[in-house]
Amino acid sequence: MAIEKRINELIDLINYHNEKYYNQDTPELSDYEYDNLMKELINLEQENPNLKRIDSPTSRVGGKPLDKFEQIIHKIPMLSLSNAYSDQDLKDFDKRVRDMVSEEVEYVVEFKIDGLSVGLTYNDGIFEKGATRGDGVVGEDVSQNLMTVKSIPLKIDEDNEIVVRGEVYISKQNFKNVNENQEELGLQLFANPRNLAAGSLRQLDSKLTSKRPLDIFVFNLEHGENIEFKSHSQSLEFLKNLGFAVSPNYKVCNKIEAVIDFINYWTENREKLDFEIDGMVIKVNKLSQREFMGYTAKSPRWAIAYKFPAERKKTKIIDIIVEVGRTGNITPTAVLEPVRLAGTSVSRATLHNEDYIKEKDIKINDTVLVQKAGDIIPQVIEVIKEERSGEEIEFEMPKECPVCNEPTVRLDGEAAVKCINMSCPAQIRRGIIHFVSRDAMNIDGLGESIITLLLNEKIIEDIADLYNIKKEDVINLERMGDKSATNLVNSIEKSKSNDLWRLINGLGIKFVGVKGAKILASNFKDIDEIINASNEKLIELDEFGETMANSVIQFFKEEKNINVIEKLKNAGVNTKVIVDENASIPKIFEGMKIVLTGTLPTLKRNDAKEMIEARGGKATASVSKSTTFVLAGEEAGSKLTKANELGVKVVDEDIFIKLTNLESKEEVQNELL
Ligand SMILES: NC(=O)c1ccc[n+]([C@@H]2O[C@H](COP(=O)([O-])OP(=O)(O)OC[C@H]3O[C@@H](n4cnc5c(N)ncnc54)[C@H](O)[C@@H]3O)[C@@H](O)[C@H]2O)c1
Ligand SMILES: [Zn+2]
Repeated sequence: MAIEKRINELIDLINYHNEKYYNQDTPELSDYEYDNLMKELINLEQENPNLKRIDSPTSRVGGKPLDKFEQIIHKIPMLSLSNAYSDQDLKDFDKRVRDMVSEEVEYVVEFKIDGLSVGLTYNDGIFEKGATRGDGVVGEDVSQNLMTVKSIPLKIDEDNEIVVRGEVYISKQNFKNVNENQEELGLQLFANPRNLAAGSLRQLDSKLTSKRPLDIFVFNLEHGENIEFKSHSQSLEFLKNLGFAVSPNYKVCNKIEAVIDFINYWTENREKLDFEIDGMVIKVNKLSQREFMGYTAKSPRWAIAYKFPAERKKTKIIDIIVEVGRTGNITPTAVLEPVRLAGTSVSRATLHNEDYIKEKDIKINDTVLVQKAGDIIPQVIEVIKEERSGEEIEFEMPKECPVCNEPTVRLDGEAAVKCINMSCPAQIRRGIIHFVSRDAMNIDGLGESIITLLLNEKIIEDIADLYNIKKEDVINLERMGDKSATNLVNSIEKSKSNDLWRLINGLGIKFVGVKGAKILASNFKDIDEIINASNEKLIELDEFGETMANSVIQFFKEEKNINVIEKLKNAGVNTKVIVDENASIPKIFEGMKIVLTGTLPTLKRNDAKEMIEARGGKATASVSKSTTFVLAGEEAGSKLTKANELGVKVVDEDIFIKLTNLESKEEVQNELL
């Protein structure tokens, strides 16, 4: 019983940290601590196989692909790697390999580049698409963004289909430049190069990505139609010749001792590289041996990642300060007597939240052990209690927001103390950026820099003030001409008649994204009904849990939030459902799997996808026997070929639109015959 409870708890913890790490790009644990949780879970599951849950994170890779991107099913699953932390771990790996293949083994040792994993597909020598790893099976389509990465060749001299895997990263120098620029603009700094690379690549606007100097190192040929090699190192040379930036300085070693020497060399010298590595990857070189060894659900058996140990040092906490983040979370930070760690001077360390401070019993003036795990902001590991002098001061989280002085709250089940005042200047800027974004009110011409100007000039103070902006207010702002001022005012005006879900999403209620907003809109029809909804009613909604319901209730409890909504109403912003997508559209594509491919004459890809989903269908990424039909436009490529091979029905845009106007599933099926 106790074991089962611990297993469940570990799963919750790991899922929580996965979300932070993969989706929000704001990790709270060092990799070492995270991996320890994972190790504990793996051990418990091995000892108690009957208790292993099917949804255990030990058999899954990475995070969930985000809905905001089109999804791509990987031709070759993009797996993870198992970890080694010591020479002994490496020797154990070596023994496993040799026992299994029972012949001579050669290893390739490569840098473990600390960035974001992507798969790139080329057809007929042209870059066709690129995806993030996602959950290993389904990734996010970030092709447009990848095209802005200069070290990715858009054309190669190879006609066969090839898929390569690599790591998108940002160099240390470029990371420094971007952060300097952020600082000048008064914007939030990025915690580390990995976060910056991940955040930049997963932007909806590829113009933004193009402004971030991303690079790639390619480290594997995942698939090559009609191309065969004997060894991994041969395939790397092949990729180099095609013009790919192959991960440099890799070495072929025969003995595990040579592997360890090479790793030790780079443990000492990695600071000299202009990019971050968080370890070294050891791979069996011979491809036939790889094939023989195979994979676990999560990683290949023929490779292992050696992670560099985190450097730790002793220092003193001079003070504890708090900062208000983007979502109102108030984060405590330790101000340290500066120490040198992993090549940089460290004078701050995150304390995460109230519980962390309590758990570790951290006080001002304490002597502590700090660690910088290469890829993460410095952390306080533990207090050295023997060195306490009696001058330590207990720290308490502020009862009021340090920026706006409104009372802070700590919601049930959450670790963060936060400011939930919608008019808090620290959050307002971020809130407005979210409000105007494409999936919310979709107001063109209001970039981050203009929003900052509008706030600085006191033209606006909250989201509702946007609707009072007149052309003469903005025409003289920096980088604003007559034309863009007119466009801006028009686009604000246009947004007044947006459907209700856009407004709800725009309010930025925690845990309520596009999907949650649509559920609220179609069930309540009017913002006033949502404001008055009871907790019970909210929890009853499909796909609404306690956390979401609580968050909605908390949000509308705030008088300031209600006032902003009143202001929006008075400005003429629509607060009622216009098209109740769920109710009025018959579910004529229910249970159907529909594949989109090529460029359609008038419909945008996303629109077509929405039309399919609104009718109960599923837009899927790849053609198989269970595909109902393929909607194909120009340059449809390999999916069209596959559909023809499998005898799957193919329709063009005209027929598709005709289908969408039918009344029942039977009519659709007849039409498809
Ligand atoms: N701190 C946290 O809260 C937290 C949360 C989740 C995951 N993590 C960290 O992430 C790790 C799991 O993430 P993961 O699944 O990405 O595994 P991983 O980072 O341990 O290793 C796999 C990744 O290494 C990359 N890589 C870089 N260079 C490579 C090379 N030369 N060859 C092959 N692969 C190379 C690949 O992109 C691959 O996806 C955990 O071990 C943990 O350390 C941390
Ligand atoms: Zn505040």
